[in-house]
Amino acid sequence: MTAPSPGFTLGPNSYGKSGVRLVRVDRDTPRHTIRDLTVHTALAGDLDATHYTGDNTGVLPTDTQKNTVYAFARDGIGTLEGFAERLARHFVDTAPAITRARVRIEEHPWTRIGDHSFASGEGGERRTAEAAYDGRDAAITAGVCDLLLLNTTDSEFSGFFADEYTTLPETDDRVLATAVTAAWDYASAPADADAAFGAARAALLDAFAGTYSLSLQQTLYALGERILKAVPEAREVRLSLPNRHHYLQDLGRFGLDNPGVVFQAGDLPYGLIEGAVRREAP
Ligand SMILES: O=c1[nH]c(=O)c2[nH]c(=O)[nH]c2[nH]1
Repeated sequence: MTAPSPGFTLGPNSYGKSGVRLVRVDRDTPRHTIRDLTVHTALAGDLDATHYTGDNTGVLPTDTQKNTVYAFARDGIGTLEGFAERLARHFVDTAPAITRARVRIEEHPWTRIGDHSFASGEGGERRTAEAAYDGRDAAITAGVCDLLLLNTTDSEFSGFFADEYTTLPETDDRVLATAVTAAWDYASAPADADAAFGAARAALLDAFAGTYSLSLQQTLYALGERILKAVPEAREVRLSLPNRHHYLQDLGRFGLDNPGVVFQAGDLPYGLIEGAVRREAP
């Protein structure tokens, strides 16, 4: 199908339902469990017609995509990665015009406070998973977002390039805080996705706590490398680390010293350190 006007053409496109909020209660025993997910779907394929002429023959409505998420949850969710993959495969394998599907999920944590009672861990860390399926291969990514970490010491930042606009003092002891977003691609599916996730998360925490940091960039590399070492199936880790600056307050104005005790937690702007760590081909 050609574009209505010569000289123009449709570029890359996808469509889906973002922010499908799904809560599933398992009430098979008196001790209930809940899963609280936000699911995002994105489909692509032979969709020129709807863009050029509004012929929707190939369009699986985003409303149907949302309904499918709820219907698939009826029989259980299982691992986040598995749920994302089941949905992605379904969209491509059943809708004739759809050739690629990407399903991204975040899980919102709840802490048990009783057999059927839970307290929200909202506002902090979420586990994430993504499946991208093209009718042949399913690429699976696992991760975390907004995992808040802080070291009160063992962090320096000095020796940086300075020009006429540089005012930042060098420091040999600072608070290092960040909200980790990390995603790792699997070259092959781990036998137990939950165990692999647990190993990756533990390695990440261990690396953050155990690395004497000369820059957040160095910490980023250490986190990525430790995840790859802990999870043999992981091929690449992408990390996004906002530098949650903590500014030492000058208490001299009040006749007080401040030996690294009182800080202002910074907001905006913040440094954003991003990068990927890859396993090299043997
Ligand atoms: O770890 C850091 N990396 C930087 O690139 C940077 N830049 C900055 O102002 N503070 C920091 N800290």
